[in-house]
Amino acid sequence: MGVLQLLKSQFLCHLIICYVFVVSGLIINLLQLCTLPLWLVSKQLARRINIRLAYCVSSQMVAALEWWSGTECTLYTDPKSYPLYGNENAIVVLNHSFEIDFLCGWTFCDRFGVLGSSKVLAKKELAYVPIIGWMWYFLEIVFCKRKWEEDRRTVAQSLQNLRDYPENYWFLLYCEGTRFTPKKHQVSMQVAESKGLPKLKYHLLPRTKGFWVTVQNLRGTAAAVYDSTLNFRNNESPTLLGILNGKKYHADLYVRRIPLEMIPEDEAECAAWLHKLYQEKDSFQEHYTQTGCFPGPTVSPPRRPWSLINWLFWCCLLLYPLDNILNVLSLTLSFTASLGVRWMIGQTEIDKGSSYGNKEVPLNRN
Ligand SMILES: CC/C=C\C/C=C\C/C=C\C/C=C\C/C=C\C/C=C\CCC(=O)SCCNC(=O)CCNC(=O)[C@H](O)C(C)(C)COP(=O)(O)OP(=O)(O)OC[C@H]1O[C@@H](n2cnc3c(N)ncnc32)[C@H](O)[C@@H]1OP(=O)(O)O
Ligand SMILES: CCCCCCCCCCCCCCCCCC(=O)OC[C@@H](O)COP(=O)(O)O
Repeated sequence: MGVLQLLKSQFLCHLIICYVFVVSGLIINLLQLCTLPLWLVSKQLARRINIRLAYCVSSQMVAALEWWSGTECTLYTDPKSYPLYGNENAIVVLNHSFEIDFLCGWTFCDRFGVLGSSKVLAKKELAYVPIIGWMWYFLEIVFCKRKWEEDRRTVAQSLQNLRDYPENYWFLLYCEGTRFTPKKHQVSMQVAESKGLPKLKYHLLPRTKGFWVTVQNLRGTAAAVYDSTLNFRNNESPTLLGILNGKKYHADLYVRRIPLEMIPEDEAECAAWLHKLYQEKDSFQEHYTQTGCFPGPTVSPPRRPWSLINWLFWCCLLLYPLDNILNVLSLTLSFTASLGVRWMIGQTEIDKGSSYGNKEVPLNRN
């Protein structure tokens, strides 16, 4: 183990990183709160400010992935689509199998300049996670209870609000609705069987309602669906704790750009289209397992310095008083921040995931 790698695994380093993340995050949350009156005067200006404030938080995690752990992210995509990435609104459909899949998504957002503005259809529970969840409120992230009777109205309304959003964004949808576990896979394949759908090996059966409502409400606003399939080399199982320990991973993302006009408007046809898409995604994962790569040419969009510069800025700002005082209070604060971050990391761990999708369903449906 090299000296640098040894340093990255030290508890004191983690304590400092967590301290900077928590204190800067809370400062940003406070600044976001201060923008509330501005929404009444100029909504678009308030949105633009919040995009930049949010960047200060999420880019710290991107910096940890790219600069601290040195994780490499390779993009497999059609070179003709490449110039459009970051220059249009898009709906991103991504597999939900890894604890850091959202962070790899963020990395690509940063590389294409849409990190501050990007959105997701997230479970309501995440809205209460300090810093990230609170920040999302000001970013107009769309939350769902995963109860269609309630979601159909609220999700559609939140999506309508995004129609006049002032900057380009990617709207992320994990159509599987929950993270992959063998038990959830088994249950969802029972559902597939009862619906006469082919079995999937690497994905849960996609939930189609959220996709349909998103496409319907963002038609005319989003130009395309980016069908994205993520995997890691050498059977890596990446975690946020691994990133914090400076462990380097190798992510491969296969993206196909599908113009929105190609997606059927009718709900049943749209659902069938999504099921077919997941069968294709499954075949790409099979190809990856067999060959170690996705089909098609690769590009590695370079990591940008901004996430690192932002991180260094907050480190300087918040560690200076720490250096001056270095008293019991600062250490207690760091320790509390570290415990808080450990709890937040718990939200990303598959073992601690929800029971959504675990419940057996009757098999006699057609
Ligand atoms: C160039 C680079 C390109 C790309 C870069 C990549 C990415 C970057 C992009 C953006 C990044 C931005 C932000 C990322 C940051 C952080 C993200 C972090 C976390 C958020 C993640 C989450 O919270 S995921 C959970 C929430 N989201 C969802 O659930 C979405 C999917 N779900 C749906 O769409 C649902 O339909 C619903 C939520 C709208 C409603 O759920 P509900 O359960 O009420 O209804 P369903 O329709 O799903 O259920 C009833 C029908 O489903 C059938 N059923 C029953 N059991 C199952 C089962 N186990 N599996 C599948 N289907 C099942 C049932 O039979 C019913 O069927 P019907 O025929 O009647 O429909
Ligand atoms: C700068 C360095 C930073 C140090 C580390 C900071 C750690 C901060 C942790 C922030 C946590 C943010 C959580 C947002 C993303 C959670 C993604 C996720 O995967 O959610 C799960 C849902 O999709 C489905 O839930 P399940 O039904 O599977 O249950």
